[in-house]
Amino acid sequence: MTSPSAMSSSQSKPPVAIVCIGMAGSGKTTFMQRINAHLHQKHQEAPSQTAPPYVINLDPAVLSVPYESNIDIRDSVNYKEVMKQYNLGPNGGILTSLNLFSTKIDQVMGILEKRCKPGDPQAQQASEAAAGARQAPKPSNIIVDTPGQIEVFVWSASGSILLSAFASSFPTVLAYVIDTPRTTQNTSTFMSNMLYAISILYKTKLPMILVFNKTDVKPETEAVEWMRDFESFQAALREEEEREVEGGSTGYMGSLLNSMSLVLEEFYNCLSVVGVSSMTGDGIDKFFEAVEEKRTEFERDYQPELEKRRHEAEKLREGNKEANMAKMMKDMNVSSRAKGTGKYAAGGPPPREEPETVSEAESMEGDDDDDYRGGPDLAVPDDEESEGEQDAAGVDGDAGLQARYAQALRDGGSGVTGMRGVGENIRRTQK
Ligand SMILES: Nc1nc2c(ncn2[C@@H]2O[C@H](COP(=O)(O)OP(=O)(O)OP(=O)(O)O)[C@@H](O)[C@H]2O)c(=O)[nH]1
Repeated sequence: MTSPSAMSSSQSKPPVAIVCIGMAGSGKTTFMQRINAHLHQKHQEAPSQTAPPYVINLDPAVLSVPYESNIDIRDSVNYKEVMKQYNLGPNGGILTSLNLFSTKIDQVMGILEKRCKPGDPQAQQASEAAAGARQAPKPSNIIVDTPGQIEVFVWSASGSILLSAFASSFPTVLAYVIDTPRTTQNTSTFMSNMLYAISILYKTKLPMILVFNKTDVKPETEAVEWMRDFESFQAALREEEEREVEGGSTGYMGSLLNSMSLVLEEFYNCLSVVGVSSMTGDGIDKFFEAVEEKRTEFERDYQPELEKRRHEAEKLREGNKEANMAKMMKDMNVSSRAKGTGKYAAGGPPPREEPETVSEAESMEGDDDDDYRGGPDLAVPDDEESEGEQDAAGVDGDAGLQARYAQALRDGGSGVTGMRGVGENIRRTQK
């Protein structure tokens, strides 16, 4: 039994977000169902220590899922309607549904933080003492199912937004589910799948567990051996060449695979590998041990890197803000010229010279474009500008207006994402 101190320390840890990705048919949904059942069972065995997992379904096209989701993309977006309205095919429909859902990421994260993040232990103890009862524990895992069209999730902007939002609040781990019998059919299929895993690892920059699924059909031992010992992979390759296995590799492909097996050794070392059967439940305990290992790795290696990237993005945003402001100030100068205020107020704009040739006319049009980009929009519209305001602008001059715009820019640019700022703006204006 877990000691109370161990329990409280595990309670103070944030839950690990496990994002299940994998090729269509690799068994993601069955795997999700299995880990969900496993965590529910843990909760039933010790209800005061663990809570059931928080379940998120991000597959908009799935007809039914064999588990209950706390957040389901299908509640927010109607995939079929999206396809119809935007005249899209199935993949475009999934991508657009994910894009639409990702615009709500701040709400999703708000819910997740409220439901899953452990509070301050001291405040919790105080409120438990005041209520005279223990608070219900928070989930130790958030589990996320993704669309079978793996590239739609991993290579899309919305996939990146969703993953980085999870990773900014919780330790986040990718469970890359692999169909073991199919992948170990021959060395080239195996290598293709491994290369895909690498590309995802480098794209997402998140810790990854390779989950060799369907071990009830074929054990993962061969795949693990190929990963851990390149000589055994090369022996399998030679054997294929001798037998000329269908789909196997001969000639230049064989030598490419041979070299790849050496190059990939480094990559394999940074992965955790487990064999599971989502059908029978075999290997699920090992999977959760790997999740805990990856949590430590996330906190040690990935979090500082994420913080660094966030800091750099923040700096870049600040830089952009400055640049935007400089541009806006330039535009305002121009717009005040256009409105007859500012330094040209007395005499009006300088007389425009008539073009004498076509190329001169074109270059003059180009000049206009440069000068007036955004100018009229940024100037206060005539119908909104009251007499008093005009006076104030006259008193403050451009400096007063510029200060107000600068303040607005400063206020508007904060928040985790641009969207949050926009959302707040909308809410404020709709009050
Ligand atoms: N024998 C065996 N079959 C499995 C296992 N896991 C999944 N399957 C089967 O593999 C097929 C695909 O499983 P799904 O869970 O639907 O796979 P998926 O990756 O979610 O599929 P998409 O949603 O289309 O991407 C189903 O017929 C499952 O019954 C397993 O551990 N053992």
